[in-house]
Amino acid sequence: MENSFTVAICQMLVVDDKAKNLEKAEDMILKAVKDKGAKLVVLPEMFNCPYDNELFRQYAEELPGETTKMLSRLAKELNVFIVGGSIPEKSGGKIYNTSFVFNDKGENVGRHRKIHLFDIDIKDKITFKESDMLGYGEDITIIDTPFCPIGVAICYDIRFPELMRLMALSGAKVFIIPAAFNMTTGPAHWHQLLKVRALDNQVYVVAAAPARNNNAAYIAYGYSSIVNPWGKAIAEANEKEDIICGEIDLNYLERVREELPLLKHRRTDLYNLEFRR
Ligand SMILES: NC(=O)CCC(=O)C(=O)O
Repeated sequence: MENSFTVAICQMLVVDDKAKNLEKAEDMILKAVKDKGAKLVVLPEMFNCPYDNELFRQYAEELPGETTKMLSRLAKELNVFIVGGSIPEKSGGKIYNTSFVFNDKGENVGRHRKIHLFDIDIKDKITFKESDMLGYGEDITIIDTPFCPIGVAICYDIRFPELMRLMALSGAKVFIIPAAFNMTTGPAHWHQLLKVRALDNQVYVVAAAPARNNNAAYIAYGYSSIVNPWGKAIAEANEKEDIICGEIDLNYLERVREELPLLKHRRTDLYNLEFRR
């Protein structure tokens, strides 16, 4: 296991044209690796498709599809791990919001289908009902990498502390969160959620958002961030397209856990959390 490695987030502008989104993703992944030395590259939620129920079916792919083939090829050519944000995945007649993970040989080593679907109705602000179009994921996703185990969850999933805690208790040291918060909940909750999940679980949180597209039906907030186990944002984008990088230092993570042993101090004689399957 390596004790420190560079992670990059490609905060790309997603447009209503799959080919252009794939071109942009490829270009940014290349830059993240060649210019910034990233060993693990992360893309945003729905990076090949506007975040729009009306478009998910049209953009959806069965596996292997053009998007996953591209991610696999790049991971192999560049010798890096890629967490491919998420895409609309077509499977068994349903569409899922799915993140595919590729290792440095281009092999698909993980898949997370969003577990908690984003069904909200904030009066006069934002209404969205993912469950009208998307199926529910059924698995908690922890992936072994040569760096450390990583937990993958998508956007709204981060609001559920039980899920995050189970990922930490299963050994995940880094939470990768492809996401697309919006202009109502983003300014209100995004930064706090990333920090509190990192603090609670004493992990790195790597949260990848798309750049803000003011022409889109759903306007994403942006502000991709990497937060360390002390709750400090070590890299943060603004609303514009950008590649941000941070060092995941597992020695530092262990130091935080030794000095402030939260995970050891849990009173599991009084309460417990368990996987149901
Ligand atoms: N794509 C999403 O899941 C959006 C989640 C979000 O904005 C939130 O407030 O939660």
